[in-house]
Amino acid sequence: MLAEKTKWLRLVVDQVSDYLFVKDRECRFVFANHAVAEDLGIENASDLLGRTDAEIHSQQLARKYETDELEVMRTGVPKIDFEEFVICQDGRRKWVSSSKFPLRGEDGVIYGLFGISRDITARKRTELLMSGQARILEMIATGRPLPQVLDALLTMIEEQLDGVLGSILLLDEASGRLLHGAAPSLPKAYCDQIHGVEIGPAVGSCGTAAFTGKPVIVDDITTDPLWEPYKALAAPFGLTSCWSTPVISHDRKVLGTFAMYRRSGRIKDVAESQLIADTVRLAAIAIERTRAEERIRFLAGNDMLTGLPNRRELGRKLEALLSEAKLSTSKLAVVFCDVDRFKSVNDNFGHAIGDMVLQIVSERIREVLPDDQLMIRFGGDEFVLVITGDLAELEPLQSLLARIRCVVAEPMQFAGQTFRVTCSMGTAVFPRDGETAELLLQHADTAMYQSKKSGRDTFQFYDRMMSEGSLMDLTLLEEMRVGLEHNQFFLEYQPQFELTSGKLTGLEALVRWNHPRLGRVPPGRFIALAEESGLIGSLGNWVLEEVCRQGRQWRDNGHAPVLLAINVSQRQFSDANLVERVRKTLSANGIEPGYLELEITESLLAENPEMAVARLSDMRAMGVKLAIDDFGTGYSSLSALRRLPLTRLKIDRTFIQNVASDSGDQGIVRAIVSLGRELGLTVIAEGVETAAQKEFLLHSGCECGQGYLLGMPMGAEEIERLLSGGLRSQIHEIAS
Ligand SMILES: Nc1nc2c(ncn2[C@@H]2O[C@H](COP(=O)(O)O[C@H]3[C@@H](O)[C@H](n4cnc5c(=O)[nH]c(N)nc54)O[C@@H]3COP(=O)(O)O)[C@@H](O)[C@H]2O)c(=O)[nH]1
Repeated sequence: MLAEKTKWLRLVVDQVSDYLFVKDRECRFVFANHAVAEDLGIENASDLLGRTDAEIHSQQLARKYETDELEVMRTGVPKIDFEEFVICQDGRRKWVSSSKFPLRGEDGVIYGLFGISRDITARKRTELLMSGQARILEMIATGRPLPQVLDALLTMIEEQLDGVLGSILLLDEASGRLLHGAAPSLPKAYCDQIHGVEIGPAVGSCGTAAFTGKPVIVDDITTDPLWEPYKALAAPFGLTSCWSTPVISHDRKVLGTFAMYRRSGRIKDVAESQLIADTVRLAAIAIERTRAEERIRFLAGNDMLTGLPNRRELGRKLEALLSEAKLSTSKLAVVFCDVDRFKSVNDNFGHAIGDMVLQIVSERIREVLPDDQLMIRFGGDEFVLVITGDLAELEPLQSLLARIRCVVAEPMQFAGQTFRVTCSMGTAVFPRDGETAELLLQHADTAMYQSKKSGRDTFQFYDRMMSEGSLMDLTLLEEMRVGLEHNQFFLEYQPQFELTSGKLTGLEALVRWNHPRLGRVPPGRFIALAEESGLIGSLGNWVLEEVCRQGRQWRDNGHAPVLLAINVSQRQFSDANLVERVRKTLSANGIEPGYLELEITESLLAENPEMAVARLSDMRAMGVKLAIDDFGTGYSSLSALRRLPLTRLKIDRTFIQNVASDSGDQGIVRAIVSLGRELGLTVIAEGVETAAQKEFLLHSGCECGQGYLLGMPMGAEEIERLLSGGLRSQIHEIAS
């Protein structure tokens, strides 16, 4: 009966999943249920009887159990619900909540203890994971270095998963290689060997996972084909399996891999997949945060568009290079480089294209510049180069600048369009042109400005005279602004005549400046400056309005309408609002568009033919007349001219100057006249000063003329007299 009871009792306790055990005073098993035996890899629980923990577990673990249990038996006080762990036979760590009670006989003597332990691994893991994650997140938030964070992350994983050796590799996107990130428990020699491995479709677990963006599970490195070329690397370190999971960024880019290596066979554990997911998420946060910080640091000192050091860096770097140059008594050159007419690229093609142009320009310059030379994006379309060593000597420096000029000017293509930009450069050399960074920059800028003034697409070396000139220019510019506000500008009108009949065909408006101190300043002195500074916009608007106002007044005074010609500069022409402004001004003054002629130069057409055709077509559609000024000085091809809706060609006065005697000029003038005829355009000669010139023009078939012989530029009142016929006879006399 007792045997029967014992059998039933045995069946019951073996069904219980908690550990149930009894030990004697020497901590030897007297009883253990099946759950205890199973986790220890012992088939029959009775085989445990008589054994101590020291015979089953590691010394350290056995000592811990023994200490606790002896304490319970010595004091007679039970130890209830405390946490400890067991290492199972398959290597798993099992967390248990244990209670150990003294076993007292009826005589009150303690004969041993009874223990019961409940599996709390899942809860414990969650707790450990949460506190571990909080610790890692705190490390990330407080900006601890990435290797430290990743190390801590892997240590946390290794504590959770016994037998696992963690590794994090970082993907270098540019090279497609995996670099060492952290691996606190893997042998350094192994890490060194896999550092820099190129990712691919069959490159072990990590190289493949990074390449495919998918987890790769290799349970047996020795037989898996992915490891065939690499298994010899793992063998000396006893690594037998490797599970690798890609670390993915928030925008689905592979940042690296998280791998779990083992040295012995593994048991699948459901908790692992959650742990892996949490680990790669934390690793991604840490890596992304670090990269974002690196990027912020980079951007603080570098320009985002070109990647070049930015203006903030210039002062520090230039000072350092200057100190070196002073110590070694070597030369140093500061080069200011500015893209010509960049504003019109932006205005006409948009900022996206403008950005691309700047990127290409900076790449081209960087390519011809040796690596040890400094290039800075100074801002907008300006770059500063600091050239040191032998390259700062005159000849090598000149050939470097010539090379830069050439590479920048090479055509570039976007979206089926071909662009060509040029740059203007100015150079100041230490010590000749200045001994401080500030002065060298200032003088290089002055020299660059001089390059612009001398026609752009060139380079100039600083000359002391330039500073004086630019100081004067700055003063003049400011005075021009004031002059515009204080009505110091006025217009003169130069008549244009039909050469055969002497009939007045038009009036060219020419702006004049009555400077309070300098007297009359010629436009040749201030138009280029106004153009360079952008002030031409306001000045040009004023001219347009004044011409229309005056034209209206003449008509109101009873004169027949006359063609009014105005000069339109490059910058004005690039203004997208020009067409609308012209339309409004004409309409406000009641002038028909056919009585306004815009004179534009050939160079303006060559610069940006697409924009020129579009803008001219809009003007022409409105009815405004269009003349090419200074014709013959540019390179307009016949085919280019055909595309333009022009009405008149104005032969440049340099061809007229010697036309009476120079057969070369005669040939050119005849060619222009027949070209005009071919294109159906009126031809007018400017700068007609002598009767002989006029005679030649008449015989060549040139219809119209303008020049001192025919009529000087004159004020509105004089023109009124001309329109009334008072001056007419005088002019006609000279003209005929
Ligand atoms: N964008 C604007 N440019 C303008 C405006 N007003 C003038 N200008 C340009 O300035 C340049 C110099 O002009 P200016 O000193 O007025 O000279 C003009 C005439 O006086 C001069 N001219 C006329 N006849 C003769 C001559 O027989 N001989 C001789 N040596 N010079 C002569 O030519 C100038 C007009 O040239 P053009 O415009 O090419 O017809 C000049 O480039 C002007 O265009 C303005 O409002 N806006």
